[in-house]
Amino acid sequence: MQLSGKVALVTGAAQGLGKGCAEAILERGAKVALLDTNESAGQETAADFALKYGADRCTFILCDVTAKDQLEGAFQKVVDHFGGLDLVVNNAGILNEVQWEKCIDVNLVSVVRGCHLGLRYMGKQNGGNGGLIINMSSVAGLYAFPSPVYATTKAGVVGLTRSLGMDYKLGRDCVRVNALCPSFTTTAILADPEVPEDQYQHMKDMLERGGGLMQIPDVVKGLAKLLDEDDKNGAVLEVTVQGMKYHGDESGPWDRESGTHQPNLCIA
Ligand SMILES: NC(=O)C1=CN([C@@H]2O[C@H](COP(=O)(O)OP(=O)(O)OC[C@H]3O[C@@H](n4cnc5c(N)ncnc54)[C@H](O)[C@@H]3O)[C@@H](O)[C@H]2O)C=CC1
Ligand SMILES: CCCCC/C=C\C=C\C(=O)C/C=C\C/C=C\CCCC(=O)O
Repeated sequence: MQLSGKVALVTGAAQGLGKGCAEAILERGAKVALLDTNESAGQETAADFALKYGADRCTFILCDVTAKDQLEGAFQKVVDHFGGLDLVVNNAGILNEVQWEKCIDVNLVSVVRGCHLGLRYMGKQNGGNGGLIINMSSVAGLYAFPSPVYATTKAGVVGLTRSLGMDYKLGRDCVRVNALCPSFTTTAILADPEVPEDQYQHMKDMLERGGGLMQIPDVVKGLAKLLDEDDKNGAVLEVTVQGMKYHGDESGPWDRESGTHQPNLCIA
C-alpha cells in the first residue's frame, strides 16, 4: 500500500508495538491518529512524532477501545481531522487472565468493532476509498499458550481476519484485512501480566525454548511486509525470532477433493 498522503488510525499507540507501528506508518508518509487510554504517554508520543514528522501529520485521541461510543467517536474525529481514512491498525491489547472478561473486551470485542468501523468508513459501498485493516493477534492465537483466555482472544482475531478477508466481499468494499502474529517482544505487556504463577513460569520456559525475545523493530518488519504486499487479504503473518511465515494455506473441506485451494488474493 502506498502510504504517502494517506490517513491511518492505530489503537494502543501510546507505547510499545502500537507506537512502533505508528512511527513506521509516519515514515512512509501517512498522517496518523494515535488512540490510547494512557493520556500522558499518548500526548508525549504525539509530541515526539510532531517534532519528527510535522504537527499536521499526527494527533492523539484519548479513547478506551472497549467503550463503543468512544471508539465510534474517535473514528469520526479522525475523518473530520484528516479528511479521510485509509488504514486501521487494531493493536490495543492486554494480558489479564484474572479480569478475563476485560481481556476479551479489549482484545477481541473491540477488534471486531474496529473492523466494522474500518469497513464503515473505508468501504467503497459506503462512499469510502477502500483501504487496509491490520489486526494485532499473537503467536498465542496460533498455538497452545498457557494463558487460555488471552490465547482465545488472539485465535478469535485470526478467525475474524481470515473471514473478513474473504474475497467474495472485496469487490464490494475494497477493504483488505490481515493479521500480524508476533511472539514475545520487549514491551510493557511482559512486565506484569496478571496471570497465575504456573502460567507465568510456563511462559518463561516457552520464551527460552522459542529462542528469546524480539524487539519492536522486528515486529515492525512484519507490519512493513503486510503494508508492501498488496495481494494479501485474510492473511495471517507469524513473526518470531526464527523469521516470518504466513499461516492458513491448507485447503478447507470444500476445496480438498479438487485440490483447488483458493488463496485470498486481492483483486481490487
Ligand atoms: N509484546 C508481546 O510480546 C506481544 C504483544 N502482542 C500484542 O501486541 C499488542 C500491543 O501490545 P504491547 O505493545 O506489547 O503492549 P503495551 O502494554 O506496551 O501496549 C499496549 C497499549 O494498549 C493500550 N491499551 C490497553 N487497553 C486499552 C484500551 N482499552 N483502549 C485503548 N488503549 C488500550 C495501553 O495503554 C498501551 O499503550 C497487544 O494486542 C498484544 O496482545 C502480540 C504478541 C506478542
Ligand atoms: C516471560 C514473560 C511472559 C509474559 C507474557 C506477556 C505477554 C505475552 C503476549 C503474547 O502475545 C505472547 C506471544 C507469544 C507467545 C506464544 C508462543 C510462544 C512461542 C515461542 C516462540 O517460538 O517464539
